[in-house]
Amino acid sequence: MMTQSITVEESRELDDKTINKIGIPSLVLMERAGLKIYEDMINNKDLNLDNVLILAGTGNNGGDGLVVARLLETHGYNVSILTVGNPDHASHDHKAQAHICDYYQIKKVFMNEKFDKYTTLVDALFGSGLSRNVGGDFATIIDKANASAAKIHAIDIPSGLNGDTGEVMGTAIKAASTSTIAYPKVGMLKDEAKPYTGKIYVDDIGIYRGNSFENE
Ligand SMILES: NC(=O)C1=CN([C@@H]2O[C@H](COP(=O)(O)OP(=O)(O)OC[C@H]3O[C@@H](n4cnc5c(N)ncnc54)[C@H](O)[C@@H]3O)[C@@H](O)[C@H]2O)[C@H](O)CC1
Ligand SMILES: [K+]
Repeated sequence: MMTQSITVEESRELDDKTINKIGIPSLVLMERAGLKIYEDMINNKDLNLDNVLILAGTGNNGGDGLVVARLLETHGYNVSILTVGNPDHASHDHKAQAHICDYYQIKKVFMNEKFDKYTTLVDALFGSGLSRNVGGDFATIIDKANASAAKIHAIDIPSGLNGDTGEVMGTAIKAASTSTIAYPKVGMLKDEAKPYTGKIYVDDIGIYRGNSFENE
């Protein structure tokens, strides 16, 4: 169990080192992340997966969410996707995952969607890429998610939470649980972050401080 925590900047540096120096392709990391998040969810007895909605941004956090959508779909769960932001501006890996979701014809819904018919929402809006206060459609979706009857499972960092300080950047997802990638981000472990992170799962996807799990 990796109990250490890292800053958002270090998290992005470790991603970059793993991909560009060690050579594990980013899509491989995204598939591993998606599989771990899916497993966290199906093993979390507090989550009712009868009807799941993925709230996806257009970066790689959203890409993780699309992998989860496909894994839920291929295992017979009811799952839909709400993408926030312009898909034309999506990251390379996000586009690759959106193409796969299109193959499976996973249902797409839009900004006017009502959330109360869903039992679980997956927060894949943004993670380590959060760079400013949340506004516009993202704030609308976050507030609607928090107001719904559904439980929320967040990917990497609850969207809107500053991963370094634990502060809310305008508004933030209040998750029942969070699957964080590689290591918890320092801000997530602060007392004031607890209402936003909920129960934290730490997912080992092959990204390490040193060059191996042991040598952290
Ligand atoms: N890099 C990897 O190989 C892996 C990354 N993982 C996951 O990817 C995210 C980080 O992805 P990234 O694309 O860098 O950023 P985000 O998806 O967090 O953000 C997307 C995008 O959102 C924009 N943005 C930032 N702040 C705001 C805001 N306040 N309002 C609106 N839009 C905003 C900005 O343009 C960002 O680029 C990481 O968290 C992991 O979930 C994989 O899990 C592992 C491999
Ligand atoms: K998130």
